[in-house]
Formats: sequence, C-alpha cells, structure tokens
Amino acid sequence: MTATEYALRTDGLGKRYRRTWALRDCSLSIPTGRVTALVGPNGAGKSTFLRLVVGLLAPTTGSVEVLGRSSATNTPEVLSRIGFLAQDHPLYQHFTVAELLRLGRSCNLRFDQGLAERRLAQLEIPLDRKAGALSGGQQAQVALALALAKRPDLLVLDEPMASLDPVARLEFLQALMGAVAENGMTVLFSSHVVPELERVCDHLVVLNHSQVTLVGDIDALVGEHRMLVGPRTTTDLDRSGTVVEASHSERHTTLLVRDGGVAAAPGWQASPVGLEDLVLAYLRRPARHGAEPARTEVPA
Ligand SMILES: Nc1ncnc2c1ncn2[C@@H]1O[C@H](COP(=O)(O)OP(=O)(O)OP(=O)(O)O)[C@@H](O)[C@H]1O
Repeated sequence: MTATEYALRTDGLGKRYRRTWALRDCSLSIPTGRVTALVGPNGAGKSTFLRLVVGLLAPTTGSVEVLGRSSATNTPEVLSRIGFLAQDHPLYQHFTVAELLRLGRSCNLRFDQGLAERRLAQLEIPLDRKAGALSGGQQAQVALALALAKRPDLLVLDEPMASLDPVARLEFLQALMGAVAENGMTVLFSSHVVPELERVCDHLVVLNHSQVTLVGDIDALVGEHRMLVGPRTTTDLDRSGTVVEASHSERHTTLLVRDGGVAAAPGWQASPVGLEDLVLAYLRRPARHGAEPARTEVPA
C-alpha cells in the first residue's frame, strides 16, 4: 500500500508522563476508509493515543503519520482534514447551537453549515437552545454534527457514547454510520462497549496496560482464533498454536488459541469465537513490558 492508503501509521509510538508510560511501543497501521474501534480498560492509554494522533500531544518516542503526513509537521491544511471529538464532547455551555455552528464555520475552511443544520433538524435539536440546556445525548449529537460538518477525511472520537443511554447510543452510531456511508471517511473511536462495535466497525485495536495487544481486520481476527475445549490438562496438547487464554474447571480445560491450535488429541472440540469473548480474553492478559510479544506456545 502507498502512504495515502493508510489514514494512520504509528511507529514505536510512546508517551510518558513523568514516570508513567501512558503508551509504549505502539506500531500499527489503519487503512483508509475503515471504521476502527480502539478498545481498552480505564487507564489503558486510549485518550493518550488519540491525542497523539490528532497532534494535541507530542510523542516521547516514535512517530505518527496521519493522512500521509508526519504529525510533527502538521500543517493547517492537514489539520483541517482531521475531526476530533474529545471525551465528554465538551461544548461551550453558554453558547446556543446556532452560535456553536457559527464558531465552527469561522474556525474551519471546509465547514459545511448546511450539513450540520440538516442533521440537527432531523434530530429536532433547536438552534436557539443553549448547549447547557440540552440533554447529554443531544449534546453528543451536536458535537458530532460539528465534527462532521468539517467534512474530515479522518474522524477521531474519544469514547463518544460513554454518557449515553442505550437508545441514544444507537442513534449516535446510526448517525455516525450514515455519515461514513455518505462521505467515505476513516473513523477511529475509542469505546468500552464491545457488543455494539461489531455492527459498525471493521477494524480493531485492543490497548491494554499501555500497549497494543491486538490489531487488525475484525473478520480476519475472529477467523484466526478459536476456542478449544477438552479434558483437563496443562501439558498433553500436541498441536501448536498460540494460547491467548487458558482456563480450567475440575474436568475440562478451555483454551482460546490463535493461528492453528486445532484440537488434535481425542476428546477435544474446536468452536469459533465471538468478538466479545476475543476482546475480553486479550483484556484479561497480564501486563508485559518487554520488546517481544508475549506468545505462549501450546505444549507439543
Ligand atoms: N496529563 C497526565 N499526566 C499524568 N498522567 C496522565 C495524564 N494523562 C493520562 N495520564 C496517565 O496515563 C495513563 C493512560 O491514561 P489515558 O487517559 O490515556 O487512558 P484511557 O484508556 O483513555 O482511560 P479512560 O478509559 O479512563 O479514559 C493513566 O495511567 C493515566 O493516569
């Protein structure tokens, strides 16, 4: 792929706040046009990663390339192609929606006021209402309308649905997907709500303990993993694979494996794994801080 076929590339990216590494050794690529979910527990480094991507933070190590350009040399032209919705979608609470739109237009060359107004009219959000008088879901929708009106090539959203109820979350995701279908932009958003991601995302990054533990196309990742259940054992498996997670009951052993790991021994059964189980298994893995990925081979 050429540089512009990737909306985002990072190489050895790291950020340290005093003695705390919020993100380390992050090297990944996100192809253009994908909707990517960034998943991780509290404190995993998601916000730090997203703020590095949009240029609000400078890396301690490594580099970020966004829309084919290094973020170290971000020009106003590149920045105008990036939309960013910060966590809790902050809006000036004393501004009316119309005033927020005016502010957006004055700050962004490509601002599409008509697009924002149509979206807000569909949602029946009055333009003369102050942001502080809107519900959390309405504020999220206004923030999304402002971000979309920039007509960004890359839209970055930091936990955009965190404060929304299930209905508002669904409406938000539908609005986002509608905009993606219309504009064909690349979207990167962080979330804790794994079950909802499968419907809208085609790419996944799992971040845990400040490190990327899984990245790739969701269908491919799900296809590469499987669940093996067999008689309780820790040693007598004779086909190699990478054990992501092992659990044992009194009589059975359950393994989540990657790359092979076909149940070879009699009594073992393999089954596909769902996205949620897959993500949870990676999130449960202990921290590692070495250079090499922690891959445990199934004993031969
Ligand atoms: N400005 C800062 N100064 C010092 N430490 C920070 C700062 N910002 C973040 N951290 C630390 O960096 C780590 C990663 O924080 P970050 O906010 O990126 O995580 P997160 O995955 O977005 O968490 P959450 O899901 O709770 O929002 C945490 O240990 C956090 O305490």
